[in-house]
Amino acid sequence: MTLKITGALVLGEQAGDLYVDDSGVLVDEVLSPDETIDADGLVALPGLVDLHTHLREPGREDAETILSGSRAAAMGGYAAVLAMANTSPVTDTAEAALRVLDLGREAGLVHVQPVGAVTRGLAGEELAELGLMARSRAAVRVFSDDGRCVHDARVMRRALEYVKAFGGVVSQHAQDPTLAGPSACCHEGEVSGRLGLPGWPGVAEEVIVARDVMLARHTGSRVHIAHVSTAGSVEVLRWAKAQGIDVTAEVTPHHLMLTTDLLTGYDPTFKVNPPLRPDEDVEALREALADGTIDAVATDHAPHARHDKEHAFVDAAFGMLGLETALAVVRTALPDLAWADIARVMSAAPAQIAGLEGFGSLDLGSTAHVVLVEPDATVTVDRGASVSLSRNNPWHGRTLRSRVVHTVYGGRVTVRDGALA
Ligand SMILES: NC(=O)N[C@@H](CC(=O)O)C(=O)O
Ligand SMILES: [Zn+2]
Ligand SMILES: [Zn+2]
Repeated sequence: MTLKITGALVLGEQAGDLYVDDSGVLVDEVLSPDETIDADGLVALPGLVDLHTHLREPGREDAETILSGSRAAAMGGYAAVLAMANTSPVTDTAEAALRVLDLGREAGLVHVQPVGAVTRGLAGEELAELGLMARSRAAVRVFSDDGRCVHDARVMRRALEYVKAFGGVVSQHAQDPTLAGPSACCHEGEVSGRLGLPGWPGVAEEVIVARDVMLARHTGSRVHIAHVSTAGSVEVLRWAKAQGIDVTAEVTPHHLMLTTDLLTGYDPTFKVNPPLRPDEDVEALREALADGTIDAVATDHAPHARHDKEHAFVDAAFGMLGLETALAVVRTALPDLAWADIARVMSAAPAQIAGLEGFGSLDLGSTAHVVLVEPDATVTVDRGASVSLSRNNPWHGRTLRSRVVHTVYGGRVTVRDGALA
């Protein structure tokens, strides 16, 4: 099956044609293509790569499955997602990682790359089978106890030393559990005080970011900070990068746009970890993404079933959907960010951080993972239209700029005219 994409603005720059040969590779010409996509006026970017997705399978297939999450990813323009390890059972063995990989292949809509747990059962004590996961066919490179912080500094140090041997990285959910109490459910500040909700302060994140960049320096290893949410974390990252410390960081679309005042309606849709922060933090995160202090956008797509989310605010589950809306949120939050920069933060940089080869580029000879975007479309989000199994969509009713029109994964069209192919 060969493909020609005509007239796309490649990386938002000049209009050109893209050709895919029958092995799914971008080539300079195909004489009589089997399919032609008219991409006049559309921007072509390399298929997006999400460093941080919760697919819930195994264990919570009522909230999402690898198939339904892959559908949401394709609709969002993604070609690869890293599936977080906080499933049930946890992805803490090579067998568990291989199951996720193979279910992703069966779904066939995006590459599903398993993230391995740092510690057995995410308990924060003994290291999981990091080496076996890395050497398995799943070739796990990113390890995370996400949902929980690797809070024991000694365990974090050992994990960093261990992953260095095979070029792995530890992705840290930075949240000091002694500063963010067990009942903390939002940002600690003026709004939480007014609403009478127990909060956690930005410094609970910042102390872990600061500790972990020092551990990365000490071990000479590589650390990645998941879902950075505060201006203080940005300052630490800026300093650490200036020192040459091997640290990377991601920000979620929601932390680039939504603020803690949304909690005044006590709607648990807006309950997420880390919590929505004040304007000053959002502003600092936008700047940090634009200037490269934050390397990547990652969705932290966190689907939850109704019966886990529809509770009083303090009792509801943390997390919000993100895959289908990520690109439009980034475009809306940072309207001046060039498409080439969007391609960097949503595709090339995450592929590089995750060690995923064959993603993040539209160069000739690359595997054809392409997303075609209508750059100035305005779309009002309807949570009922989502292909995710969950409905905890914080963007419902909002109008966002730009729209994913077609997604091509490995030369195959997975989304055509805004619908699953
Ligand atoms: N982000 C969230 O609020 N929730 C995530 C866990 C996490 O990313 O920490 C989840 O698994 O639901
Ligand atoms: Zn997390
Ligand atoms: Zn997460």
